Amino acid sequence: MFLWQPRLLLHYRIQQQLTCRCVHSLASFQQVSRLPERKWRGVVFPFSSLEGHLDRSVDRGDFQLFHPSEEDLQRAERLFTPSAKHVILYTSSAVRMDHVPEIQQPEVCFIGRSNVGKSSLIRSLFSLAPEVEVRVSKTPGHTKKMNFFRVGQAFSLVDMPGYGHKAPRDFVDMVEPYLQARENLVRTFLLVDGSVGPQRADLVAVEMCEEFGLPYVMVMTKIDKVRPGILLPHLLQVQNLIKTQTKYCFAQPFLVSSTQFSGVHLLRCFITHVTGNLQMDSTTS
Ligand SMILES: Nc1nc2c(ncn2[C@@H]2O[C@H](COP(=O)(O)OP(=O)(O)OP(=O)(O)O)[C@@H](O)[C@H]2O)c(=O)[nH]1
Ligand SMILES: [Mg+2]
Repeated sequence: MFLWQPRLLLHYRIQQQLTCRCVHSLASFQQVSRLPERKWRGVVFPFSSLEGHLDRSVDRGDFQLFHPSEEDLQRAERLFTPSAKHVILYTSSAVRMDHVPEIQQPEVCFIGRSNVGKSSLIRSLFSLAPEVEVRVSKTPGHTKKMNFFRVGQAFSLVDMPGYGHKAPRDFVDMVEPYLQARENLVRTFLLVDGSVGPQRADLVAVEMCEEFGLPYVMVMTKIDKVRPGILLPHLLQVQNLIKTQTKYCFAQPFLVSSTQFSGVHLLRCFITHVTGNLQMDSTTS
């Protein structure tokens, strides 16, 4: 027994290291808000870091329509923090509409080209619940099913297979029927890769959302990968697209980096708001 104890301890430590997914220091708004003001504003409101590079003629209003207070951001953080009474978990996967779970709560879903960063963004949204497993991969076409997650009794969230790479059939067969028929779907998040800007397949997705009359939001991902000089023209392209070709898209494009947590706290707060879980102080939408 005596001989085994150190080995057991070692085994236990190795197991712990394998199972423990540590929470990133920037994952929590509470932690981020302790940073110097300029730094935390840059993480929470990524547009603030770009603003200085913008031409004076560009209207900044559209980029800051949803501008929650610190209290709102803290409220949203509580919703994304699990507890014994508020469980956050993966519930099920579906490949057909008759397999999707019946849920009364509001639902949000994430769509976009394969590899744009949908699963990574969902993983970072759920980073305060590290036991929730969201699989990501650098190989496009990784997510093959509609994956459902539940956030307590508040709302559910769906990670979708991507379009544009090897998986057009999956998208047509499962995602389009879902988007058309899902009654509790309150907002669709259409992700566009910020490092390359909107592509042909993204324009097709915009047309589809318009045709279905879906309330949706455009989110630019991977903003850590490019300099402001590259990101800004892509952002302006998206803003122009929203202004000139959409009726159902929210006027403000969101900016996120799942690796640096930029824009993730703001998006948590927006999701909290659109699912009816935020009594707002000073926000508009
Ligand atoms: N630098 C950087 N890389 C990112 C970011 N988000 C995702 N990635 C990388 O992009 C690749 C694809 O990420 P996923 O989250 O699996 O993309 P997806 O949209 O879910 O892809 P499919 O499931 O194939 O449709 C992975 O290698 C990620 O690490 C980001 O914000 N910054
Ligand atoms: Mg995925």
